[in-house]
Amino acid sequence: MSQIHVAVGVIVQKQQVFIALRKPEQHQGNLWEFPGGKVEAGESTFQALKREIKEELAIEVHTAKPLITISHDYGDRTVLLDVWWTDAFDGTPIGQEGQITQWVDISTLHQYEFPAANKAIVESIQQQLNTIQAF
Ligand SMILES: Nc1nc2c([nH]c(=O)n2[C@H]2C[C@H](O)[C@@H](COP(=O)(O)OP(=O)(O)OP(=O)(O)O)O2)c(=O)[nH]1
Ligand SMILES: [Mg+2]
Repeated sequence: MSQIHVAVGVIVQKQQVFIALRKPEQHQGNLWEFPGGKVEAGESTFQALKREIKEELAIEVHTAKPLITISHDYGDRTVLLDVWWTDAFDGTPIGQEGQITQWVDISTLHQYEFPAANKAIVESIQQQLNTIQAF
């Protein structure tokens, strides 16, 4: 079965990260996500990230750095999540598709229900925060 390549953005401001609730009818619906979406043919992952974040939140990502890549088999589909960390963006994120969104403290991320593939993302975000704070 083919893998669905997804560009995912961990949008950080101070010690908070922006999350959105997936719609009930979406794959992995009613679970929280880091905004993003499918990489289209002919697009780089970073281009896809910028496009998806603009479409979903109306902010402009300037730079981002790769955080972690996760391949996960949900049974009905396999996803390759290409996760990027960004704190360099213009604008205030506002859901453009009627999705519920919020800024949450990174230290409380484990309290939210995410798709199974996201466990490794949450761990990686907390590690990254610890690394930054060590300086
Ligand atoms: N955006 C995002 N997708 C995730 C996360 N975790 C996770 O397993 N996924 C999965 C769910 C979906 O199968 C896939 C993302 O596809 P999607 O349906 O949101 O893609 P899209 O934004 O292009 O949406 P659509 O227009 O096709 O509905 O990745 C996450 O944190 N963020
Ligand atoms: Mg999406």
